[in-house]
Amino acid sequence: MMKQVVIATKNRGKAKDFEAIFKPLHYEVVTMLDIASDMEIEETGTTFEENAILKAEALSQALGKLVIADDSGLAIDALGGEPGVFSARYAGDHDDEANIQKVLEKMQGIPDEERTARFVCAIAISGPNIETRTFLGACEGRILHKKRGTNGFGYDPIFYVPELGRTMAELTPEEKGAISHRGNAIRKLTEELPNVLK
Ligand SMILES: O=P(O)(O)OP(=O)(O)OP(=O)(O)OC[C@H]1O[C@@H](n2cnc3c(O)ncnc32)[C@H](O)[C@@H]1O
Ligand SMILES: [Mg+2]
Repeated sequence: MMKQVVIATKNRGKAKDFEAIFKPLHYEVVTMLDIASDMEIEETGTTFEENAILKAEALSQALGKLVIADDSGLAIDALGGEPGVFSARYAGDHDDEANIQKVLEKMQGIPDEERTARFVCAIAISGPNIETRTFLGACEGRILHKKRGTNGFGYDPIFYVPELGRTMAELTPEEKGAISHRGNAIRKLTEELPNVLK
């Protein structure tokens, strides 16, 4: 039987990202879309870490199992770090297209060299017999003036990765995982896993 990793997310795009990262490690990814789809976890924290902990602990307590959660978002320098922890609902609904349009409108007239931004991801791990821990990952890039690419989710089509000369939405899931905020946070977690689980 394949080992499973439970992720406290209902975001299909994130679930795919996690699959690309965990498949090579021989884990099957299970999310709240598969189990606990009726469970709502309020994200009342003011930081990515706080929200990741809320999600991981709520699902872990409900299932009595080890759970990983991800709270993440886009921080744009020219917008004072917005949309930040409000990334999912920046334009009101949980609507990727509307969120992108809001960012592009707010950034009209801002020159390329001032369009720096980063994706940030806090991963929390919680379980019946461990102390909850968090791991942070980031990925630096620039906000384009219009969308490029169709892979990924969220703000990926307007997030340009200078080192690769492509947007996040022009990367395969594996390429994204190798450089993304999510991949970087997960790599920190897996390095620490022996200490987390002891
Ligand atoms: O809370 P869960 O159920 O995990 O799903 P969510 O979409 O609400 O997730 P968050 O609360 O962490 O909000 C993260 C938002 O930040 C954006 N985001 C995070 N990671 C991203 C990525 O890798 N690519 C593009 N956008 C991303 C995207 O808009 C997400 O909806
Ligand atoms: Mg959320």
